[in-house]
Amino acid sequence: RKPKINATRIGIAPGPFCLYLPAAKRQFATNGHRLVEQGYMQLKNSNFVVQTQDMERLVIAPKFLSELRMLPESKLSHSAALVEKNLGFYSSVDTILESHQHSDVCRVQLTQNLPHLIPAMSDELDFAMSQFFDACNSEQFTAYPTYGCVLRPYPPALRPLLRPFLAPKSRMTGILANAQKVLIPAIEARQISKNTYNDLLQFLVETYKDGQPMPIILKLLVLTAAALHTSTMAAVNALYDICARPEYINSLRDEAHAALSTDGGSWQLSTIKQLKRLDSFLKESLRFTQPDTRKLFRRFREGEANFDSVGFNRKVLSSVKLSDGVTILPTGTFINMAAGPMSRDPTFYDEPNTFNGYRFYSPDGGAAQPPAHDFTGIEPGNVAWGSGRLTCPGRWYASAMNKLMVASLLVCYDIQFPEGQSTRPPSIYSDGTIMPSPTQEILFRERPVRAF
Ligand code: HEM
Repeated sequence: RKPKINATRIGIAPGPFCLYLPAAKRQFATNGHRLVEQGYMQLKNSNFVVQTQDMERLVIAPKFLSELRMLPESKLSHSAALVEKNLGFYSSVDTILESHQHSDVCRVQLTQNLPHLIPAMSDELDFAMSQFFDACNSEQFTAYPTYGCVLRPYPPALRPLLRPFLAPKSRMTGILANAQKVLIPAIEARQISKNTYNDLLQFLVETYKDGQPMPIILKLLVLTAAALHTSTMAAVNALYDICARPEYINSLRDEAHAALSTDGGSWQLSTIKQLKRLDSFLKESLRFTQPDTRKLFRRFREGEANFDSVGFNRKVLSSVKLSDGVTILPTGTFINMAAGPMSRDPTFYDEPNTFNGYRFYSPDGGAAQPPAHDFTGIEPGNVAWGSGRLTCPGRWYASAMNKLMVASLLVCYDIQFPEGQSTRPPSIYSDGTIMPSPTQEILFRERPVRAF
């Protein structure tokens, strides 16, 4: 049964017998980000309700974040919200309800192994760049598409009926069968082998005691969904921001050269840690476009990846009374924070509508800088990585990977938008989500190889 939520509604109400539900959903589909913005501006210190495409959501006022972020999973559940949101039963995302293994291997093994992983990631990146940019030369710029994506084609009510008829590649069973074909032999080999590998599959095999391959495969797929699209979108946005603000390029490139010089020209974790300006630039870029996993797990099912104007997705599993003494969040309520509007609120950031790539950079080398000001840090107003107990456990890996990628591109290539373009392409807004343009091209020109 739908919980009764007592808060101001923004946008069309579903009305008696849900007569206006389709209209409310349509409104959110086309104008969701504006509704969230409107609710936040009008009622910043109060909660408000919006009808999204899938469910009614209570958007919580920022003043309550500190008391909600540390509540246990038994009261406010991120996993339950994701599973319900993403039809976990069909998509197998419900694997995340079994344990926190998927999260723990990121927080512990993946992060601890970063010093060993970076050189391998750098080799992989060199190989990928040589393949992808094969036509690129030092004489002239060559255009490459920055990003591509597929849109989800079927309405929710029809999905169970259509599932058996969808093209095999888009069927979960087909995807799982392919994954099994590739991964079962790899998992079995690793279970008996004495060799250890430094990768997520190995971390999952080592920490999963039961030994059955299927739960490991599902968790690896969930992690792939959580990791790839968030990081890709953050990198695409950063590249757009760099091309739109070429005045940052030399300073970011000089920083990368200086860091590489101290490490003999090869990328190590220590090299990446020196990229303080890039750290700030990536954080500012993320502030301007707030991603979150609410939709990302859908990619696991159907192929969509977006950024959202709301974040901190939780399902209330046991009713919560807020500190104002009157507001009760009933069991079953889906709650969110207004991530996008919060990130541009002058309460949290000076001149929030100005892009300041070095907003979080402290020239004294960062000694005086609070850790919250790092790319992976969580300062008030920032829910881009989530908040509290379930803050993204892959953020140190994501940070290292994106810095490696952006810095390597700047070292190896001159980059710019196509001739005549000086601003970012408009993002795409749909169903409260924000996606960087999937069609924008960027021009690349090889830079002379530098000796370190
Ligand atoms: C720029 C890149 C990324 C962004 C912006 C991002 C953002 C987020 C956000 C907002 C959440 C929800 C946290 C909450 O609501 O408190 C989350 C959860 C999660 N992220 Fe990330 N993420 C990124 C990259 C990654 C990567 C690279 C990995 C894995 C290698 C990863 C693994 C996860 C997992 C496993 C969860 C679920 C945690 C749980 O439910 O316990 N993420 N991420």
